[in-house]
Amino acid sequence: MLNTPKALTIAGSDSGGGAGIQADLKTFQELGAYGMSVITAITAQNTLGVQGIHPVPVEMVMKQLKSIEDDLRPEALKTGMLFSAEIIEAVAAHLRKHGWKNVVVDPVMIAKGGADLLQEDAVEALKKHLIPLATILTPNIPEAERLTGKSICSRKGREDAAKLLHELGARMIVIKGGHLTLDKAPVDLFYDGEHMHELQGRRVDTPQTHGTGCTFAAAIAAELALGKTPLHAVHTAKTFIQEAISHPLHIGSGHGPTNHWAYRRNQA
Ligand SMILES: Nc1ncnc2c1ncn2[C@@H]1O[C@H](COP(=O)(O)OP(=O)(O)OP(=O)(O)O)[C@@H](O)[C@H]1O
Ligand SMILES: Cc1ncc(CO)c(N)n1
Repeated sequence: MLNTPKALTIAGSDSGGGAGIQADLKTFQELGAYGMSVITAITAQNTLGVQGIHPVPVEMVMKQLKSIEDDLRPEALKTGMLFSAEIIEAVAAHLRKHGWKNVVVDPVMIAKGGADLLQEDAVEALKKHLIPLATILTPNIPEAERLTGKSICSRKGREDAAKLLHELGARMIVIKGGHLTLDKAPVDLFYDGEHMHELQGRRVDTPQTHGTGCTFAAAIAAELALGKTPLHAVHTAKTFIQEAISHPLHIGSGHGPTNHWAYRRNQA
Protein backbone atom coordinates (compact mmCIF):
# COMPACT_ATOMS: atom_id res chain seq x y z
CA MET A 1 0.00 0.00 0.00
CA LEU A 2 1.25 3.51 -0.78
CA ASN A 3 2.28 5.66 2.20
CA THR A 4 -0.15 8.45 3.04
CA PRO A 5 1.62 11.77 2.35
CA LYS A 6 2.21 13.72 5.55
CA ALA A 7 2.38 17.52 5.71
CA LEU A 8 3.54 19.51 8.72
CA THR A 9 2.78 23.09 9.74
CA ILE A 10 5.12 24.93 12.11
CA ALA A 11 3.10 28.01 13.04
CA GLY A 12 0.96 29.88 15.56
CA SER A 13 -2.50 28.82 16.71
CA ASP A 14 -5.44 31.11 15.79
CA SER A 15 -8.29 30.59 18.27
CA GLY A 16 -10.68 31.97 15.62
CA GLY A 17 -9.78 29.12 13.25
CA GLY A 18 -9.26 31.19 10.09
CA ALA A 19 -5.47 31.51 9.99
CA GLY A 20 -2.36 29.83 11.40
CA ILE A 21 -2.31 26.16 12.40
CA GLN A 22 -6.08 25.79 12.04
CA ALA A 23 -6.19 27.10 8.45
CA ASP A 24 -3.19 24.94 7.55
CA LEU A 25 -4.66 21.70 8.89
CA LYS A 26 -7.99 22.33 7.13
CA THR A 27 -6.12 22.96 3.88
CA PHE A 28 -3.98 19.82 4.21
CA GLN A 29 -7.11 17.77 4.83
CA GLU A 30 -8.94 19.19 1.82
CA LEU A 31 -6.01 18.45 -0.49
CA GLY A 32 -5.51 14.88 0.74
CA ALA A 33 -2.42 15.14 2.96
CA TYR A 34 -2.26 13.90 6.56
CA GLY A 35 -1.82 17.07 8.66
CA MET A 36 0.51 17.50 11.64
CA SER A 37 1.47 20.57 13.68
CA VAL A 38 4.25 22.12 15.72
CA ILE A 39 2.78 25.09 17.61
CA THR A 40 5.12 28.06 18.12
CA ALA A 41 2.69 30.49 19.78
CA ILE A 42 -0.88 30.59 21.00
CA THR A 43 -2.87 33.61 19.88
CA ALA A 44 -6.18 34.80 21.26
CA GLN A 45 -7.69 35.95 18.00
CA ASN A 46 -10.98 36.41 16.18
CA THR A 47 -12.14 38.14 13.00
CA LEU A 48 -11.77 41.54 14.73
CA GLY A 49 -8.07 41.19 15.56
CA VAL A 50 -5.47 39.68 17.84
CA GLN A 51 -6.24 40.07 21.55
CA GLY A 52 -3.22 38.21 22.96
CA ILE A 53 -0.04 36.31 22.08
CA HIS A 54 1.66 33.68 24.24
CA PRO A 55 4.83 32.23 22.67
CA VAL A 56 5.54 28.57 23.35
CA PRO A 57 8.92 28.06 25.12
CA VAL A 58 11.62 27.14 22.60
CA GLU A 59 12.34 23.84 24.41
CA MET A 60 8.73 22.76 23.83
CA VAL A 61 8.93 23.75 20.15
CA MET A 62 12.02 21.55 19.85
CA LYS A 63 10.28 18.66 21.64
CA GLN A 64 7.40 18.81 19.16
CA LEU A 65 9.87 18.76 16.25
CA LYS A 66 11.65 15.75 17.75
CA SER A 67 8.38 13.85 18.26
CA ILE A 68 7.62 14.34 14.57
CA GLU A 69 11.17 13.44 13.49
CA ASP A 70 11.22 10.24 15.54
CA ASP A 71 8.02 8.80 14.14
CA LEU A 72 6.26 10.88 11.51
CA ARG A 73 8.78 12.49 9.19
CA PRO A 74 6.83 14.79 6.83
CA GLU A 75 7.06 14.72 3.03
CA ALA A 76 6.63 18.51 3.07
CA LEU A 77 6.20 21.31 5.59
CA LYS A 78 5.33 24.96 5.86
CA THR A 79 6.35 27.55 8.41
CA GLY A 80 4.10 30.46 9.40
CA MET A 81 4.14 32.62 12.53
CA LEU A 82 7.47 31.89 14.27
CA PHE A 83 7.42 34.97 16.53
CA SER A 84 11.01 35.16 17.82
CA ALA A 85 14.62 34.86 16.67
CA GLU A 86 15.21 31.98 19.08
CA ILE A 87 12.29 29.94 17.68
CA ILE A 88 13.46 30.64 14.11
CA GLU A 89 16.99 29.52 14.94
CA ALA A 90 15.76 26.32 16.65
CA VAL A 91 13.46 25.43 13.75
CA ALA A 92 16.15 26.15 11.15
CA ALA A 93 18.74 24.09 13.06
CA HIS A 94 16.31 21.15 13.18
CA LEU A 95 15.50 21.34 9.46
CA ARG A 96 19.22 21.50 8.60
CA LYS A 97 20.22 18.68 10.94
CA HIS A 98 17.55 16.28 9.74
CA GLY A 99 17.52 17.36 6.10
CA TRP A 100 13.74 17.84 5.91
CA LYS A 101 12.78 18.56 2.31
CA ASN A 102 10.03 20.53 0.58
CA VAL A 103 10.09 23.51 2.93
CA VAL A 104 7.55 26.27 2.26
CA VAL A 105 8.40 29.42 4.22
CA ASP A 106 5.60 31.96 4.67
CA PRO A 107 7.45 34.87 6.32
CA VAL A 108 4.49 35.97 8.48
CA MET A 109 5.12 39.38 10.07
CA ILE A 110 1.92 41.35 10.67
CA ALA A 111 -1.73 40.22 10.99
CA LYS A 112 -4.37 41.95 8.81
CA GLY A 113 -5.53 43.99 11.83
CA GLY A 114 -1.95 45.27 12.39
CA ALA A 115 -0.73 43.02 15.25
CA ASP A 116 2.95 42.07 15.20
CA LEU A 117 3.32 38.30 14.77
CA LEU A 118 7.13 38.49 14.45
CA GLN A 119 9.44 40.40 16.78
CA GLU A 120 11.44 43.17 15.13
CA ASP A 121 14.85 41.56 15.76
CA ALA A 122 13.64 38.24 14.31
CA VAL A 123 13.65 39.50 10.70
CA GLU A 124 17.43 39.15 10.48
CA ALA A 125 17.22 35.59 11.86
CA LEU A 126 14.63 34.77 9.21
CA LYS A 127 16.96 36.05 6.48
CA LYS A 128 20.06 34.38 7.82
CA HIS A 129 18.78 31.02 9.04
CA LEU A 130 15.45 30.08 7.47
CA ILE A 131 15.26 31.65 4.02
CA PRO A 132 18.33 29.69 2.81
CA LEU A 133 16.41 26.49 3.63
CA ALA A 134 13.26 27.50 1.73
CA THR A 135 12.22 25.45 -1.27
CA ILE A 136 9.48 28.04 -1.85
CA LEU A 137 9.27 31.40 -0.03
CA THR A 138 5.87 33.14 -0.13
CA PRO A 139 6.08 36.79 0.99
CA ASN A 140 3.27 39.29 0.45
CA ILE A 141 4.39 42.66 -0.90
CA PRO A 142 5.08 44.38 2.49
CA GLU A 143 7.03 41.29 3.65
CA ALA A 144 9.08 41.25 0.42
CA GLU A 145 9.81 44.95 0.97
CA ARG A 146 10.92 44.37 4.55
CA LEU A 147 13.13 41.40 3.59
CA THR A 148 14.82 43.17 0.67
CA GLY A 149 14.84 46.72 2.09
CA LYS A 150 13.41 47.99 -1.22
CA SER A 151 9.97 49.42 -1.89
CA ILE A 152 7.94 47.67 -4.57
CA CYS A 153 5.81 49.86 -6.82
CA SER A 154 5.80 48.02 -10.12
CA ARG A 155 5.93 44.65 -11.81
CA LYS A 156 9.69 45.18 -12.33
CA GLY A 157 10.03 45.94 -8.59
CA ARG A 158 8.45 42.57 -7.79
CA GLU A 159 10.74 40.74 -10.23
CA ASP A 160 13.81 42.44 -8.71
CA ALA A 161 12.63 41.52 -5.20
CA ALA A 162 12.15 37.89 -6.24
CA LYS A 163 15.70 37.79 -7.60
CA LEU A 164 17.12 39.36 -4.41
CA LEU A 165 15.28 36.80 -2.28
CA HIS A 166 16.71 34.07 -4.52
CA GLU A 167 20.17 35.47 -3.80
CA LEU A 168 19.37 35.21 -0.06
CA GLY A 169 19.07 31.46 -0.63
CA ALA A 170 15.38 30.71 -1.29
CA ARG A 171 15.19 28.28 -4.22
CA MET A 172 11.87 29.59 -5.51
CA ILE A 173 9.73 32.57 -4.59
CA VAL A 174 6.09 33.57 -4.92
CA ILE A 175 5.51 37.29 -4.41
CA LYS A 176 1.79 37.40 -3.64
CA GLY A 177 -0.40 40.08 -5.14
CA GLY A 178 -3.14 40.35 -2.52
CA HIS A 179 -1.83 43.75 -1.39
CA LEU A 180 -1.86 45.32 -4.86
CA THR A 181 -4.19 48.31 -5.20
CA LEU A 182 -7.85 47.36 -5.09
CA ASP A 183 -8.61 47.79 -8.77
CA LYS A 184 -5.91 45.33 -9.86
CA ALA A 185 -6.30 41.58 -10.34
CA PRO A 186 -4.27 39.81 -7.64
CA VAL A 187 -1.66 38.24 -9.92
CA ASP A 188 1.05 36.40 -7.96
CA LEU A 189 4.55 36.21 -9.39
CA PHE A 190 6.35 32.84 -9.19
CA TYR A 191 10.12 32.83 -9.76
CA ASP A 192 11.58 29.33 -10.12
CA GLY A 193 15.18 30.58 -10.07
CA GLU A 194 15.24 30.88 -13.87
CA HIS A 195 11.88 32.02 -15.15
CA MET A 196 9.06 34.28 -13.95
CA HIS A 197 5.55 32.79 -14.10
CA GLU A 198 2.28 34.59 -13.48
CA LEU A 199 -0.38 33.02 -11.27
CA GLN A 200 -3.52 34.71 -12.52
CA GLY A 201 -6.38 35.58 -10.18
CA ARG A 202 -9.70 37.44 -10.03
CA ARG A 203 -10.01 40.05 -7.28
CA VAL A 204 -12.96 39.40 -4.98
CA ASP A 205 -14.11 42.58 -3.26
CA THR A 206 -14.59 41.21 0.25
CA PRO A 207 -13.32 41.75 3.80
CA GLN A 208 -13.37 37.95 4.30
CA THR A 209 -9.67 37.42 3.70
CA HIS A 210 -8.45 36.30 7.13
CA GLY A 211 -5.74 33.69 6.70
CA THR A 212 -5.37 33.88 2.91
CA GLY A 213 -1.57 33.79 3.11
CA CYS A 214 -1.52 30.80 5.50
CA THR A 215 -4.01 28.88 3.37
CA PHE A 216 -2.07 29.58 0.17
CA ALA A 217 1.27 28.39 1.63
CA ALA A 218 -0.35 25.33 3.24
CA ALA A 219 -1.87 24.36 -0.11
CA ILE A 220 1.59 24.53 -1.72
CA ALA A 221 3.02 22.31 1.05
CA ALA A 222 0.16 19.79 0.68
CA GLU A 223 0.76 19.54 -3.05
CA LEU A 224 4.51 19.07 -2.58
CA ALA A 225 3.75 16.33 -0.02
CA LEU A 226 1.62 14.62 -2.68
CA GLY A 227 4.66 14.64 -4.98
CA LYS A 228 3.55 17.43 -7.32
CA THR A 229 6.11 19.71 -8.97
CA PRO A 230 6.59 23.22 -7.51
CA LEU A 231 4.97 24.81 -10.58
CA HIS A 232 1.95 22.51 -10.33
CA ALA A 233 1.79 23.13 -6.55
CA VAL A 234 1.69 26.92 -6.81
CA HIS A 235 -0.98 26.79 -9.55
CA THR A 236 -3.19 24.48 -7.49
CA ALA A 237 -2.66 26.67 -4.41
CA LYS A 238 -3.75 29.71 -6.39
CA THR A 239 -6.95 27.95 -7.54
CA PHE A 240 -7.55 26.72 -3.97
CA ILE A 241 -7.30 30.21 -2.44
CA GLN A 242 -9.34 31.78 -5.26
CA GLU A 243 -12.19 29.31 -4.57
CA ALA A 244 -11.86 29.81 -0.80
CA ILE A 245 -12.13 33.61 -1.13
CA SER A 246 -14.91 33.46 -3.75
CA HIS A 247 -17.29 31.44 -1.50
CA PRO A 248 -17.10 33.24 1.85
CA LEU A 249 -18.62 31.72 4.99
CA HIS A 250 -19.81 35.01 6.57
CA ILE A 251 -18.48 34.12 10.01
CA GLY A 252 -17.70 36.86 12.57
CA SER A 253 -18.11 40.60 12.16
CA GLY A 254 -14.60 41.59 11.01
CA HIS A 255 -12.15 40.03 8.54
CA GLY A 256 -13.88 36.66 8.25
CA PRO A 257 -12.18 33.39 7.31
CA THR A 258 -12.07 31.92 3.83
CA ASN A 259 -13.95 28.76 2.85
CA HIS A 260 -11.64 25.75 2.85
CA TRP A 261 -14.35 23.41 1.51
CA ALA A 262 -14.97 25.36 -1.67
CA TYR A 263 -12.11 23.93 -3.75
CA ARG A 264 -12.98 20.25 -3.19
CA ARG A 265 -16.71 20.90 -3.68
CA ASN A 266 -15.98 22.53 -7.02
CA GLN A 267 -13.76 19.63 -8.10
CA ALA A 268 -16.46 17.05 -7.25
N1 LIG B 1 -9.37 40.04 -2.48
C1 LIG B 1 -8.74 39.01 -3.08
N2 LIG B 1 -9.28 38.42 -4.17
C2 LIG B 1 -8.65 37.36 -4.77
N3 LIG B 1 -7.47 36.85 -4.37
C3 LIG B 1 -6.88 37.41 -3.28
C4 LIG B 1 -7.48 38.52 -2.59
N4 LIG B 1 -6.67 38.84 -1.54
C5 LIG B 1 -5.64 37.98 -1.57
N5 LIG B 1 -5.75 37.13 -2.62
C6 LIG B 1 -4.85 36.03 -2.95
O1 LIG B 1 -4.65 35.28 -1.76
C7 LIG B 1 -3.32 34.78 -1.67
C8 LIG B 1 -2.67 35.32 -0.39
O2 LIG B 1 -2.22 36.64 -0.66
P1 LIG B 1 -2.12 37.83 0.38
O3 LIG B 1 -1.31 38.89 -0.27
O4 LIG B 1 -3.48 38.17 0.91
O5 LIG B 1 -1.30 37.11 1.53
P2 LIG B 1 -1.00 37.59 2.98
O6 LIG B 1 -1.04 39.08 3.08
O7 LIG B 1 0.27 36.93 3.37
O8 LIG B 1 -2.20 36.99 3.83
P3 LIG B 1 -2.36 37.05 5.43
O9 LIG B 1 -3.03 38.31 5.76
O10 LIG B 1 -3.17 35.83 5.71
O11 LIG B 1 -0.98 36.98 6.02
C9 LIG B 1 -2.63 35.25 -2.95
O12 LIG B 1 -2.74 34.23 -3.92
C10 LIG B 1 -3.44 36.49 -3.34
O13 LIG B 1 -3.31 36.79 -4.72
C1 LIG C 1 -1.52 32.55 14.14
C2 LIG C 1 -1.56 33.40 12.91
N1 LIG C 1 -0.69 33.16 11.92
C3 LIG C 1 -0.71 33.91 10.79
C4 LIG C 1 -1.62 34.96 10.65
C5 LIG C 1 -1.61 35.82 9.40
O1 LIG C 1 -2.74 35.69 8.70
C6 LIG C 1 -2.52 35.19 11.73
N2 LIG C 1 -3.44 36.19 11.67
N3 LIG C 1 -2.47 34.40 12.83
